Amino acid sequence: ARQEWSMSDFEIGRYIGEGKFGKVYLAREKKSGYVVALKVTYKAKLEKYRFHAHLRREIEIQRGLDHPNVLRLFAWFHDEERVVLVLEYAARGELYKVLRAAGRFTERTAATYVASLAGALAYCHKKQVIHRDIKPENLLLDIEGRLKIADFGWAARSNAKRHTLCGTIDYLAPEMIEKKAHDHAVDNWTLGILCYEFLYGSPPFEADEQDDTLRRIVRVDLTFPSTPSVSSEAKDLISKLLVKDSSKRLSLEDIMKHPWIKKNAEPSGSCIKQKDLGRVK
Ligand SMILES: CC[C@@H](NC(=O)c1cc2[nH]nc(NC(=O)c3ccc(N4CCN(C)CC4)cc3)c2s1)c1ccccc1
Repeated sequence: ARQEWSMSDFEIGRYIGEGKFGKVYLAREKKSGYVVALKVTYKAKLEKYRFHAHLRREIEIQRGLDHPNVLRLFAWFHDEERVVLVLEYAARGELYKVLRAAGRFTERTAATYVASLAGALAYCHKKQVIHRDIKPENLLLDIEGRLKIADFGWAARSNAKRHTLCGTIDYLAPEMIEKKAHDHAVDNWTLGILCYEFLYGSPPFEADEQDDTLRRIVRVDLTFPSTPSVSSEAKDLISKLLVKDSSKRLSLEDIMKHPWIKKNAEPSGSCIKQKDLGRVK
């Protein structure tokens, strides 16, 4: 039977992050000593924002997923005032902070993360799940520097319709902006955006005004700066993902077979140098 967990089963550690509807704490399960991340959402907040369905969907979607590049949801529980998700702990934190600190990634690191994402998304799509909100803020790194997709709050079963454009618009596919029915190919588009951002340090359609970004997206106004110098294979992959007609985007399987990925991606999914392994501040 499902073990009934409660807060008293855990030693609560430091606060490690937060999103719109919850805070994440480092915690250790007392009996096993297992370190986890507890994502705590206050019910009062759920009431206020009519958020139950959203959280319920996050739980049932993430609970059914088991993939090395998808952050595990081990369990969940609630008490009078909170709903708590017991999540896998990703000890190297948010990928976007590592990207900002590094400025941009090497082709080896970028290809490794794109391959990990393609593998995770292929797995999700096979389970009829579209994440729909893949962006650096939702990507975490575990102790070995392996990528983990987190926060399935906006995930949905395939061919769902979500019409609220929320958060950063840089990653939105044209069909999302034009409010057409969207399928899992939106995640393929986003993979193209992320690959570009990993290599150049910022997303391809960035502009000062939101309207300009939206215009550049729907026009697929893609340009490759001359610096930093990026291989033509990488540009080839990006150009085959940032395609307006979603049916013409490279499939996740074809991404995994692309020459740039074959040549550069680390099979282990980890790119950190051995010397860094022991050092997690
Ligand atoms: C992705 C957003 C989502 N987050 C989760 O679900 C999250 C689940 C989960 N598991 N492990 C995490 N780890 C961290 O957040 C973390 C952050 C910084 C760290 N370091 C700082 C830099 N230092 C050099 C290394 C250690 C280490 C771990 C997170 S976040 C979310 C959504 C809604 C509300 C709250 C959180």
